[in-house]
Amino acid sequence: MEEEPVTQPGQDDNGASLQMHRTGMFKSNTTVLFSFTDVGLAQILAEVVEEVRLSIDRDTNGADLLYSLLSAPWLCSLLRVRHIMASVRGLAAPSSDAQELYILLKCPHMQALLSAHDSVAQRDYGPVLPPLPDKLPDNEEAMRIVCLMKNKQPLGVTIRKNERTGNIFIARVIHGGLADRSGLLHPGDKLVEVNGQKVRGLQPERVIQMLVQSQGNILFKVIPNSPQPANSQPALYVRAMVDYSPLQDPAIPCPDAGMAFSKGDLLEIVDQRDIRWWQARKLHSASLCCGLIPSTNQFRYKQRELWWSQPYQAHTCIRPCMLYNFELTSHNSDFFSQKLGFRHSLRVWRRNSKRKPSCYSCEVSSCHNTSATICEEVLHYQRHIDDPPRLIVLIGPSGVGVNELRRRLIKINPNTYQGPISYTTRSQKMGEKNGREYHFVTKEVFAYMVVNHKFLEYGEHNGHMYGTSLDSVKDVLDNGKICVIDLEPHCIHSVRTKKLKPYIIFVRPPSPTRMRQTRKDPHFLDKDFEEIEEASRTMEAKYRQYFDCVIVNDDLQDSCMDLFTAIQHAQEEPQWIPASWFAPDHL
Ligand SMILES: Nc1ncnc2c1ncn2[C@@H]1O[C@H](COP(=O)(O)OP(=O)(O)OP(=O)(O)O)[C@@H](O)[C@H]1O
Repeated sequence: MEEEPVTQPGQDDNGASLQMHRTGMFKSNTTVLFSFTDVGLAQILAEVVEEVRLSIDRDTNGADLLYSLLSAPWLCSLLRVRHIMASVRGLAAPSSDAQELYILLKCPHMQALLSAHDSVAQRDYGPVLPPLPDKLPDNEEAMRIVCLMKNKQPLGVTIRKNERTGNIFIARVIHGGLADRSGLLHPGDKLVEVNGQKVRGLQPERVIQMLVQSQGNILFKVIPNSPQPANSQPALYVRAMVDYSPLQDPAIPCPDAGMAFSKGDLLEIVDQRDIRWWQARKLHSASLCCGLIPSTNQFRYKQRELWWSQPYQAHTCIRPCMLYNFELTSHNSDFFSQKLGFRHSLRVWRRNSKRKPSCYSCEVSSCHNTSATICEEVLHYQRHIDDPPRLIVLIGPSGVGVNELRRRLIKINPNTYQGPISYTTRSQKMGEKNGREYHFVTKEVFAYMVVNHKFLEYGEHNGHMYGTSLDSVKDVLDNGKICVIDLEPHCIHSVRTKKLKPYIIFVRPPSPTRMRQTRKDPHFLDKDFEEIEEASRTMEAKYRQYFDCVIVNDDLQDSCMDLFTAIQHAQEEPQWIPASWFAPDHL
């Protein structure tokens, strides 16, 4: 369609001029507006509106429609913005601010934002509420009517009843839920009606039922609570140390609002304002909505309750670890000399000797009762290139192949990976060199090291003591190599330090059937595979919160590759590690 020329007002008689303006605008706003120079657009628009108003007074056909269109605030705003933009563009030497503004407004994301704003602003939102009565009684409480459109997401409010007055209140608004995102319902708001039905005196369960059963829009009438202080605490990131199921927790105020989690899950705690129930969401979860979890206070309280409800048991910080007293055969003797860590040999011995355990050793680490904490604060850590490599710890049930994997890894790249040199009280054999196969020490020196907590793990074997010392591990790390050790899981605490920053890999067996097919070692008995699977399950159930990675040792080549990738990942990619490892006073 052709654009009509626009005449400046005042050139002709008033009526003719306005007529031309109107025609021009309806044909193409943009072109017309860019051609204005002297006269403000707002003034023209005002004149147009006035003209149309006069037409209405004269009962002109269609004029009322035109009037409402031209008086629309959005049109006025739009025209004003365009006018400004046109004048900015038309300036001979615009200021740098004007140029910057022009560039900003031309950005696609800014235009998209303005366009989104316009589409939202043009929409009508229902329901249309009745006008407020002119005279409100002085004692009338301000009432808020909130309409929420139910969708598949949880509404995200819990309610409580004042037993004395029968009033129903919103107890908490769950972060990320429908109510939270509406911004219209707040903790402490008094609920007066739900979908037109009065709720005072009803049981909270009944109100919840009404909410659950309602379809489409839910209309709340609430008396708003005084404004609540905003949640100013930053989010806290934690690793769950226990399994939790709200459905099995009789103390939770609303099981449906609870969030189940398992040991090892990474959680973002979004709200800690309630000292008993925190609001959290799982990291990497698709759901935005938080759930209630017990706070550390609440959890400790539950622990105490549980402790009192249980029959008395003597508690000790030393957890026995089963070591076995065997006769040394030549096969096993060789085994020790392979420097593969003493954990390995003890287990193979058990399988070979078929003897009952007859002695035990103790964990060296401090008394650390993990069951007393619900979670551990974690921070995102990216190892700096100059930081020592993280210690790699392999954990797995006896026979799963931990040592095989470790041995292969070191053999493939001895310049990068190394195991620590263990200490022993046995005598040095021909061809062995002190500090190469083992550090050979006297029983007295060994005992001194035990008393002074020098060992991460130690034990007795065939009358001789063997131990992996912290210093041997540090030696490897200080040489810039990646230290790879295997460890009994109950010794994990002895390596979880700021200095070592261990990355713990659990080696899980494949199914017993697969083990039968892949394990050619004649020492394996058929029942071993079931035992390994069972031991793996028990180990995982107890310690999985400490595992950074799990590798299933099915095909040996693939597992080696997985191990290699996991170690690279540990050293190079950002990881969640305990916040205590950042504390300056920690080891
Ligand atoms: N993926 C695999 N496929 C086939 N054989 C394997 C595999 N992994 C390990 N093996 C073999 O299984 C046997 C036991 O492995 P390994 O000694 O490494 O077990 P371990 O977990 O260290 O347990 P232990 O401490 O009791 O020795 C070895 O003969 C090893 O070669």
